[in-house]
Amino acid sequence: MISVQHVSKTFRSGGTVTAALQDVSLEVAEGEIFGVIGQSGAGKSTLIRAVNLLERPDSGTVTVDGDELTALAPAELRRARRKIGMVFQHFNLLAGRTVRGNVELGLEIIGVDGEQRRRRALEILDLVGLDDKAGAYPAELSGGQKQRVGIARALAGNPKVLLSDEATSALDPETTRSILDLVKKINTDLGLTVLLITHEMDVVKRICDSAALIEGGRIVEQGRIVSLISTAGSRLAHELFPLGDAPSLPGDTVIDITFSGGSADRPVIAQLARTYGLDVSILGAAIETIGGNQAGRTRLALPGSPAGNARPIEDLRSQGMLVEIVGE
Ligand SMILES: Nc1ncnc2c1ncn2[C@@H]1O[C@H](COP(=O)(O)OP(=O)(O)OP(=O)(O)O)[C@@H](O)[C@H]1O
Repeated sequence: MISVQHVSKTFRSGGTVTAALQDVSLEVAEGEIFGVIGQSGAGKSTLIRAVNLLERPDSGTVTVDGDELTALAPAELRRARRKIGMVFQHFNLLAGRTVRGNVELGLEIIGVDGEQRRRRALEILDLVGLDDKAGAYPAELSGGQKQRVGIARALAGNPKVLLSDEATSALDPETTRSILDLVKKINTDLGLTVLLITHEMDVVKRICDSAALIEGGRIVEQGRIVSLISTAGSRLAHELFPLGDAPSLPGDTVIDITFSGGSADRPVIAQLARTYGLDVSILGAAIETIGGNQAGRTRLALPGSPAGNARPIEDLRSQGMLVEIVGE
């Protein structure tokens, strides 16, 4: 649904040259929620703004729902952009317009008639749980309610794609969860494809099907979360299940076992201890529900060297678990 291919963008201001995006490629499948995570200055905003050409790349192509935006003339680009809704960190609502007026804005610009606009705005406000606030002004709303208006405004024109630029960064944790749940509901109910940027792993954990890690303007890793979890050395997987640095335990083998799907429910550690007569110590564990499934990472110390523990480690791997030796 969204294809970004070899996109680069360099800013020049004063004597400073910043390569904000360097040969970035991303594929977002129809109907998925794709999260781009990175630290401040990594290039997230530039990337999401490049997807609807608010920021035109210096090179590379951006295709959304079959339209290669980077190849379109201005009038065609305006039409193609109607398939893309966007929500912003600071909501960007017009203070002088009511909630309904804000939601109707995009429809007004493209010439939808008054009654139709009103009906559509009320329908969408109902969807985001704000039907009782249609006549209120932004100043009378909480942050979470303002973001619901932002989402309603983005959805009013029936887009196929929703871009979310740090939509929950200005909200407290509980409101963040409710907004993320709303984004998930919209994704499920309307089949909307969502591309979001965030600096918070919790956002990725809660709603994303796929994720990419961006650093210094480059994508260093991307994929479906379920695949990343079982990829040895995946940095995203490590950040999803943080266990910290592995301790050095002379005489022991320290392993991280990543569980996902069915293996999360099996008494793996007890079995290991029983089958091999091992005195297993649990050093840490991080368990999450990702995409509705339990997944996680457990750090264990097994007595003896890695060579001496080859059989139990192989046994775990043959059961479909990812086992990484992280210390000895
Ligand atoms: N209009 C601009 N002019 C000059 N430099 C810019 C411009 N926009 C972004 N940059 C620079 O490009 C780099 C990437 O910025 P960007 O805003 O995309 O990062 P980000 O990951 O979204 O960061 P944050 O999370 O802090 O918003 C930064 O070094 C930034 O200073």
